[in-house]
Amino acid sequence: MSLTREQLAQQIIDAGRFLYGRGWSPATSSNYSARLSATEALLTVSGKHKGQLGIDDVLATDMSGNSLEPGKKPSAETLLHTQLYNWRADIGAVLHTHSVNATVLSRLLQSPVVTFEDYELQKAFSGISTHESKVRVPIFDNDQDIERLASKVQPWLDSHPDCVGYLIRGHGLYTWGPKMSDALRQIEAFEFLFECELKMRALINR
Ligand SMILES: CSC[C@@H](O)[C@@H](O)C(=O)COP(=O)(O)O
Ligand SMILES: [Zn+2]
Repeated sequence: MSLTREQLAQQIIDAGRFLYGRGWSPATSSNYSARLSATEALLTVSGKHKGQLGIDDVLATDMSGNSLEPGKKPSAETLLHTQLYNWRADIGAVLHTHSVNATVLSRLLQSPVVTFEDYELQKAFSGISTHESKVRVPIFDNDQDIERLASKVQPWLDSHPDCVGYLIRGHGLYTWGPKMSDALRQIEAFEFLFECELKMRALINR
């Protein structure tokens, strides 16, 4: 049974409180969304503190990222959400966060991809059933031109239909899932892996 707009808005508000509480969505950073229907998404408005979202701090957009609610300004990164809903029909929620570990790891690595392997926690990602699998996470250079950034992301998505998330260098993480709870689980798993990688690299380089 599909959820109402009010229920999806409440999930977005609750996600913001949780992610802000964990330190992964500081200040007005981050944006969150849920699929309303095949043709519409519910997104956070731009510039709000994500730990203090209210019921009016979300708006509906079409799947091209156009606001359907005049007077409300959609997230500056709306296109990165609608791109994902257009990419895969099974995606029901998208979360973007700005954690310290995502920011530091993506700046530390010069490579275009970070690969996680031999971590049991990889199994928290959809489609992964063993630590022996490789989870490849692309790192795209940051860009204030979101349309141009989306055009860099699209070829990766097209050639990696099982992609579970991506990093934007010095900026943050995007991940998703069929439900908000799936996207939240993947955020937690990514944060665990980012922290492990940073600790491993610090110890190896001592
Ligand atoms: C506080 S700077 C972060 C923004 O530039 C952006 O990256 C972000 O995540 C939030 O933008 P928003 O327009 O509120 O959705
Ligand atoms: Zn951002």
